[in-house]
Amino acid sequence: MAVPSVPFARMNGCGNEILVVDMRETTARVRPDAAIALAGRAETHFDQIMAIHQAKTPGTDAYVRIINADGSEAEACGNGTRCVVQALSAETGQTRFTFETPAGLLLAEEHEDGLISVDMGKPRFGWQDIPLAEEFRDTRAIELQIGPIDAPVLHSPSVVSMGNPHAIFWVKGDVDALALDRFGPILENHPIFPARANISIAQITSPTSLTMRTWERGVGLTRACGSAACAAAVSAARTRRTDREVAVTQPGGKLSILWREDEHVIMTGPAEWEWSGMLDPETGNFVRDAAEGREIG
Ligand SMILES: N[C@H](CCC[C@H](N)C(=O)O)C(=O)O
Repeated sequence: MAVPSVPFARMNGCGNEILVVDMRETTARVRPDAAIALAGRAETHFDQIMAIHQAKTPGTDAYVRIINADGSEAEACGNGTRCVVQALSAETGQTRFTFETPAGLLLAEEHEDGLISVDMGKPRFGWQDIPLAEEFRDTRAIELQIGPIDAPVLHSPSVVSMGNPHAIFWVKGDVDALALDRFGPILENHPIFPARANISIAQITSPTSLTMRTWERGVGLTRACGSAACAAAVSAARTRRTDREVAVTQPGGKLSILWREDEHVIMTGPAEWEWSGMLDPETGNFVRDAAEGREIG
């Protein structure tokens, strides 16, 4: 049996369950089978693995791969990025980071109060960018509905790419009243989304706030999703439902989202360390550290 060989930390960002895996000392990768095995155990159950690799490009601090609970890869993970920042700043004291991901560069900063901001880049609204399977000129509301044809339960979502694909359905009432566990899988895998999609329902609560829940692509229901919070805030501002700075409430906590005039989306929120250990990236075998140390390195 392979020996657990790389350090990891179990963390969360607003309740989004994250494993930060330190792959800087190895050329191996976290295998999809290892991810699925880790996701299947209660102790290590996670929404995303953030695998930190040696930087590939000068001027960047690390190369980060994002792996969903089903072993698939995601282009963005806001909550996980804050966890990576906290793990690395605890190790070195550095507070500003530039990460490279398969989807591009991410700039992040830890503030004095411990909150962390991530520049999630610019949203993309073109139907090919999201991507959608067919042309929609206006992605503020696309033709898509679920439920009885004459009385749909959810319809006309705003769609946007935050690096990864998102659909936001606007609802008038309580987001907890809808069976997202039932509609989520159908919408995630709907043929209109050739790369699947993260599915959220959002209720506007004021010109500066909204409440939402997310069914994540490759994961399922989560307690929070940073890129979905950005997607909802941007879509709310774009459809004149809110201002460009929005407080987003999810089951696991609050994020503040600012859609700057230069189009960049800045997400600010907490990250929390839970425990650490060693794992084998090939199999997912792991051991917990006996003493609860703070660093992952
Ligand atoms: N939890 C993440 C998003 C994961 C998105 C992933 N499920 C995908 O396949 O795009 C976040 O905080 O942004």
